[in-house]
Amino acid sequence: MNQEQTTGHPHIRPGRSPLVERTERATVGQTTVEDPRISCKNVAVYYDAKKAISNINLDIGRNEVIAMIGPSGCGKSTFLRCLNRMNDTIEGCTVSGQIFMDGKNIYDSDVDVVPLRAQVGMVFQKPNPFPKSIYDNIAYGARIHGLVQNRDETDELVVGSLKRAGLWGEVKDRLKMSGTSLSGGQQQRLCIARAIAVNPEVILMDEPCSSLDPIATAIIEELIDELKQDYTIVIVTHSMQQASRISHRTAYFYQGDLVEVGSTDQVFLNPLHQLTEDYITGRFE
Ligand SMILES: Nc1ncnc2c1ncn2[C@@H]1O[C@H](COP(=O)(O)OP(=O)(O)OP(=O)(O)O)[C@@H](O)[C@H]1O
Repeated sequence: MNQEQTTGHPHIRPGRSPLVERTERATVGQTTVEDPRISCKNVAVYYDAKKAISNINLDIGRNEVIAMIGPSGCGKSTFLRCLNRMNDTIEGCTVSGQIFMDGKNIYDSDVDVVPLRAQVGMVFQKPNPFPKSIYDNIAYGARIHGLVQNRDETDELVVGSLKRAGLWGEVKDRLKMSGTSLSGGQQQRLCIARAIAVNPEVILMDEPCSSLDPIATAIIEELIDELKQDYTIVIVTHSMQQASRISHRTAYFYQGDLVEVGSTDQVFLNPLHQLTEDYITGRFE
């Protein structure tokens, strides 16, 4: 008996009941959540005439850690950059659809991207501290956003953000040293502290551990576990082990489609879609 006969759909594994009527490559699984922090409706991105992602419908919950996985070039980073309009900075890039945060479409023409990018902070693959002191790496954004009025308030914010990012103990005696003098793992925590300092609601992380050793990676993963109490975290990772260690839900992208999303346990242990199973069992890259 072939799969089509047992499931009515060529890509749904036999014995799994599809949750909705699907056409090929429509997303399967749990795309909606109650009271979402972010709600994406029909999001598509083109680089000039080339489609990078399309038809992405996905809710992201409050205090949720959601992992984006999938083979290279499938559109994970492109999707991530939609969430704080970083794609706006790429020439030739066009985004369509709607992304609601707390009921407001962030693509509405009256949205100011400067506060949006503080509200939705981003941590990149390669740590990118400013070539400034450790102190100023944190203080800079807070001053620009008018979050601190005087030196005492700035000191308090710098100390609090470094503590929150688990870096205070290691840098408290060298706040005047350049952020770039820290180790890679420390630099990445400095970048997380910098994002936290401007009061985000959401933190986007694009492969934040890919340049780090296993010990620095474990420290960042512990940090993510603590930060989820206060923030929504969307993380792109190439490591399925990392996704399964840290995330509540996992979204699997393939060739620009969001193929499947569900609880991380379900996606890894009981994938609904054949393409997801092929990926997590290593049948293709
Ligand atoms: N700035 C850009 N200009 C043109 N095309 C781009 C740009 N950025 C990404 N793309 C294309 O969009 C598609 C999705 O790329 P994206 O970087 O989002 O994938 P990804 O899943 O994050 O890949 P990786 O895991 O390798 O980082 C790819 O075909 C890529 O070549």
